[in-house]
Amino acid sequence: MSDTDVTPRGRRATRGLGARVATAWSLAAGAAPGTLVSFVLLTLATGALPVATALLTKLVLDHLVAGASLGTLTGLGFCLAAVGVVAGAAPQVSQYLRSELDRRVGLLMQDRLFTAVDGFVGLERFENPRFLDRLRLAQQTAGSTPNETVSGALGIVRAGVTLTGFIGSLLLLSPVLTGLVLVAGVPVLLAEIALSRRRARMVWDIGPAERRELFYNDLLSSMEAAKEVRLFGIGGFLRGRMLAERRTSDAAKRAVDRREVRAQAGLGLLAALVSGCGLLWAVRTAQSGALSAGDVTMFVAAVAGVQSALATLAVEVARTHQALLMLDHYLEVTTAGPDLPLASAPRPLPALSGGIELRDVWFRYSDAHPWILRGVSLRIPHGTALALVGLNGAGKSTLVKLLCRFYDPTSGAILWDGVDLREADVAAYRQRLGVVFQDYMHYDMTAAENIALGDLDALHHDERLRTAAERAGIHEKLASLPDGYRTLLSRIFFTQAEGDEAQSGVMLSGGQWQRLALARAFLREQRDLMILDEPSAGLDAAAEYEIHAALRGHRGNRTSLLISHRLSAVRDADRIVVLKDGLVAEQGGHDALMALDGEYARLFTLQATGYLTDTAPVGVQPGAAAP
Ligand SMILES: Nc1ncnc2c1ncn2[C@@H]1O[C@H](COP(=O)(O)OP(=O)(O)OP(=O)(O)O)[C@@H](O)[C@H]1O
Repeated sequence: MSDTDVTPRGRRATRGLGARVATAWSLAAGAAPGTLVSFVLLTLATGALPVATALLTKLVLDHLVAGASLGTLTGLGFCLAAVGVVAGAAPQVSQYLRSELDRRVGLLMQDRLFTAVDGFVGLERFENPRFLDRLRLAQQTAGSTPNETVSGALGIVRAGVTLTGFIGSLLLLSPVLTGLVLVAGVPVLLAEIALSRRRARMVWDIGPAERRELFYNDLLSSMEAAKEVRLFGIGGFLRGRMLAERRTSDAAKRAVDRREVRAQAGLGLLAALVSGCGLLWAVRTAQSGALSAGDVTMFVAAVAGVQSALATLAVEVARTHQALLMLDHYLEVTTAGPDLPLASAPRPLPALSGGIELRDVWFRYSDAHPWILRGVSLRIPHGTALALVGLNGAGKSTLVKLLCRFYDPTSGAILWDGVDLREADVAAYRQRLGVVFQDYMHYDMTAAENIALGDLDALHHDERLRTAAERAGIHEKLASLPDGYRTLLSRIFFTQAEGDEAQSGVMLSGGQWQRLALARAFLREQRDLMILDEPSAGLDAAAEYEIHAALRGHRGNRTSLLISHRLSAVRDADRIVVLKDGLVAEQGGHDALMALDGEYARLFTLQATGYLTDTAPVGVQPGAAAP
């Protein structure tokens, strides 16, 4: 994990303001150029409306007092009304354009964000809390930040146009007061910028609490957790924790809100003082005849206009500033670069012919974690079936993750026909693997999709899906479902069959899901290396026998790695490797290892005893116990 991934937002500005502004605008221009141009033009036009209204009002009043002709007055009144009509319609059109821009930019950014996330080839970033905080903020940001920036910038321009117009009018009446009003606006601007910085910092600080709140929220509303939550009666406990996290983030938000209220109240008082003085001056000057009634109206409108434009300007500057600070989270994720070193000129990886070698592999998940593998050296010759056994936590699944290149060895190397995995293209390498993970996925999709995810080319090839399902012993079950292979395997979504009443899908049993995961792997059986991490843990004894027979029968001369705690399932492997204390403790065929009378023989005998007697053998480790 690079340092940029974990640097708290606000401590270090990773990009210049100008670069962020340019990115925001180019995102908006790339997503919806036409909408952006319309939005910009309309916003600029509406900026001039208050000034036009004030000027026209002054003219009407002055012409009225001077006794102008009906035609002139009607013309002016007409213009005033027209400006009013435009002012009335502009907010709605502007709101629509803004929403449209939001949608289009949101879509583009979401696409780019998840393309970047999908591009992380390893797992480490998904285990880094700081990165996950950043990713969540990037997801939030993706919907709105460029538009906040665009609207903010336009708001600044619009406020600037209004301000310039009113300043012009005010300058004619009193340059001193104009300066005073403008100077009074400076603290507003500075305070708003400081507040926006504080708010962006607060959003980063409360990220972990908000993510924990979401976690408890999910536990309380997800199907997976519903059974335990109800059985153990822990709903109140989890709710309490969720609310505590919420209170923590609310407290931080409240503190910033209060600071904002205090600052704005003080600045409002200052503005009121300045405009009060100005009004007194205007009234006295009008009394002496130096100002007309129209001038006084114009003056009052101009002071209020300048102050409100200044306040708007400050708010828009702050909003844009905060949006740009938030954009950093998105940019950090989308420009984070690879999480594992990628070969600049990947070496081609032909089909396995020699074998896979782990050469003195040491591994720990991070510097803060203990060593899991401490110099594992192991060869898996092409065409052999290798079984990996060991107690819980011995590092078997870790070794599988290294073989999939989700992590790189901390030291040592994994070689595929002599090519270091780090020198090959990750995606091309993974094309050569078929894997059933211990914690395989249940996808809330149709049965066909659940299998086809193993190889999307098979999505519309029913025959391939059926063959894989038959081999995993799940075909008959899937065929008997209400909609066959097209049945939705979910109770959290409705099926989307056209013209039908919405119907909820069906659920499979644990063992049936496991067979489905196997079918997914069987779809990739032509791959060079088949890895099965506890493929039969959830199966009944008959099913387990059947699956292992199928695995043996279809293995051909392909290479396979099987992990299982049921030692009866691994005894037929060409070679059995016992992993212990991060090292290969023993290896060989079943008979040789039994003759060795070491760890394997001990575990095997324990399990065999468990099968043959009614009482469980003493000292059986949970991971080694027979079912
Ligand atoms: N993502 C991770 N981050 C940190 N430590 C981990 C991670 N995954 C596993 N570990 C640790 O690595 C050790 C080995 O875990 P691993 O899952 O490889 O064991 P295993 O041999 O597959 O165990 P089991 O038989 O229980 O499946 C364990 O002590 C575990 O706590």
